[in-house]
Amino acid sequence: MRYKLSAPATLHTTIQLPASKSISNRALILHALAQGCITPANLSDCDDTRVMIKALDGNPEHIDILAAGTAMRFLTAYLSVTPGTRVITGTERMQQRPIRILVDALRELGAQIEYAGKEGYPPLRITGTELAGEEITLAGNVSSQYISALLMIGPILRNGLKLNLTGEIISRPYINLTLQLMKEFGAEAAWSSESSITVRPGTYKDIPFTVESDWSAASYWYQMVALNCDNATNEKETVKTEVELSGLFSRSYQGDSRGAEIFTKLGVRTAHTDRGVILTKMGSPVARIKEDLVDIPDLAQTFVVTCCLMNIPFRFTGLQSLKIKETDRIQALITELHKLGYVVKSEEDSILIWDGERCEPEANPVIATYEDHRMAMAFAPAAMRMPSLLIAEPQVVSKSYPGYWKDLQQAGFEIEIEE
Ligand SMILES: O=C(O)C1=C[C@@H](OP(=O)(O)O)[C@@H](O)[C@H](O)C1
Ligand SMILES: C=C(OP(=O)(O)O)C(=O)O
Repeated sequence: MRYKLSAPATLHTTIQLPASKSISNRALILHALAQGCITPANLSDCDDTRVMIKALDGNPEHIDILAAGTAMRFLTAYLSVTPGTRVITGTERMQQRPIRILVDALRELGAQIEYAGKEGYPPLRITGTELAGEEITLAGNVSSQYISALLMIGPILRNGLKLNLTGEIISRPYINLTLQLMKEFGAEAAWSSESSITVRPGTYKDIPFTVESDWSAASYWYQMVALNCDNATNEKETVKTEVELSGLFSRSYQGDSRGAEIFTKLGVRTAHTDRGVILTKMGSPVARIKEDLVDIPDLAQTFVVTCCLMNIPFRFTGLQSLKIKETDRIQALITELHKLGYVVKSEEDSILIWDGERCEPEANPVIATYEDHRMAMAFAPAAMRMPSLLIAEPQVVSKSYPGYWKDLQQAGFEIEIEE
């Protein structure tokens, strides 16, 4: 199946964003470790959170987390300290996403984990046992999810846990998000140096907790505002581009809230209200842009697609984790942007560059999505500049934002289904 998209001339809408899957999945693990009775409120209804809820409910022996990286990594640590033997698996792609660094770290703490398929990758057979906390060293430059997974079980280890991280630490705001939520659930955990974290032994509290809206999902609305060529910019016009996103907070612990600051360079103003944010267009965008995205890898597709379509040459660094996400996002971006007439290049598997080079665009491009929700969501706003854009396998958005297409329709997009 594919969707043919036609964008509205002007955007003027209010969107209730989905809840953050990163916060939902942390809150569910912390709630389970607290043996809590107060279920976290406003949990995401996305696939990645549904699989987490299912895995934690009723003690299943076989757990399939589909494509959810957070669920795979967080549950691997959680099951290592939870009595019983279980097999945890996921999609074909999940079976290609590495997990050895986390498994080695847990084994060093005494965990009983076997590879049920290929060494170094899911599926895993895990027998829960009591782990003795101690000091361990692991790579911080592959996925922060390994670190978050270990941190969350830290307080229930006999002696707590000290993690020493080697290499350049990627996705650091996600580690800080974990530490913040752990503190809210009553744990004592903090950075003890630039590259080490100490977690004291203790117990988690059962607390009422409400999940915030998702700043990563917000980025596609920023993108639409940036790309919208609305002509109503003079004072006489009444309808100007304005998108209100509810449930977002300026002091969010979600690292992707930094997207708002980068979007000011692309001509989008953010006004904070007590309900969320209001996005409007402002000034002229920059002529070219350079950003290190190592803290916010999930926004790479958003910025790469936006800048090409706005004709803003770019150099985005810090993208070393993109190759092991839902797909190889470096390659996927290069291939799909080529269809639209943009020659994007990569360097050292961690940098994406566009110097303005163009190629002949395909007459009727169909954007392939590679089972990656963010390919679909980041390319859909391109319909604002490319009439009748086609997005293949649009249902992939359910991984983090099941209501995405409905929200686009609410904003005035027309969607034609082609089988
Ligand atoms: O901890 C989290 O919630 C996440 C961490 C990031 O992964 P990496 O740490 O693997 O970059 C991010 O890409 C993912 O979508 C969510
Ligand atoms: C990388 C992502 O998710 P995960 O690693 O949790 O599967 C994402 O949502 O962009």
